[in-house]
Amino acid sequence: MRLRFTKMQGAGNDFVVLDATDAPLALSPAQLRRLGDRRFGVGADQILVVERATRPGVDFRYRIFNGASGDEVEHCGNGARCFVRYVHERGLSDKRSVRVETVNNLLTLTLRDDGRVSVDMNRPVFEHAALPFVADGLAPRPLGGFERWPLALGDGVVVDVAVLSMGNPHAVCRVDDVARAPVAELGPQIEAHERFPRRVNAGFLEVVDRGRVKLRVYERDAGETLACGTGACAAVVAGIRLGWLDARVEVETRGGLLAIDWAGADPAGGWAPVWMTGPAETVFDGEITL
Ligand SMILES: N[C@H](CCC[C@H](N)C(=O)O)C(=O)O
Repeated sequence: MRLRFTKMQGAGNDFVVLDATDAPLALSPAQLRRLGDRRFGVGADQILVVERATRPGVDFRYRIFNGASGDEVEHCGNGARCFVRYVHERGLSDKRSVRVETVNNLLTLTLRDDGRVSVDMNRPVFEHAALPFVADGLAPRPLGGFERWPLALGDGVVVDVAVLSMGNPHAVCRVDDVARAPVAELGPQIEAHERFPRRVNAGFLEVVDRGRVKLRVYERDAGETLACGTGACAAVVAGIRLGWLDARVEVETRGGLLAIDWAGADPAGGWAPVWMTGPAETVFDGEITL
């Protein structure tokens, strides 16, 4: 199969983007892994597939596959920014704001005049079943009206994590110096911890001040990426609920800067949506034979 693709990146989180708006694309996990493979294929953290929407009032369907496993996942924030850049550059839409549906979410993606992209990432979900996270037998460590959960790792290490879903599962721990955090050692242990039956994205958060953080994320099925959009949202939401952060936070990732806004409780009830703003660039177009 000859396949045209576009390579894109958002804050260094990189993607192979495929246009399936004219005809459905049914790629096998092995073909998806080939696209994600940095030696035997194109190389990308995730593969994004653009499809026509399945319901009224929505412009496109947005499917995401982790490049290392070929498994489909629920959400990709950096990918969402690239998604709207892609549909604009390919003339699939002339709207500056598009609404896209994912397996479990509805997002609004907006091209800004300053060249960045803003995404309404929808509302965070704190119910443990949404991740899922199994807290049985754990005593939470409450802080600021939220809680952290002591996760027992190897060699007697216990890490306090805040857990929440942005459509995909996140566990966030605070560190003093993100550059020296043992992400390679602790990331895989948190990602695959038995209390996360569908595994989890592990965020390592350094609070610089109430409006600025540094973040590294060991992503589920991808390892450490240069940036994780849903991870940045999850880290800021956790930091706000734990009392460490204000409503607007600049997130420094190894691949670039993301701006996250979250008002917390929604006056109309429930939680407000999370807004993320950041870069989205096309790197090159190509063809590959799978
Ligand atoms: N590895 C993630 C999906 C990609 C998320 C990340 N690239 C983002 O920008 O949100 C997961 O398995 O949930």
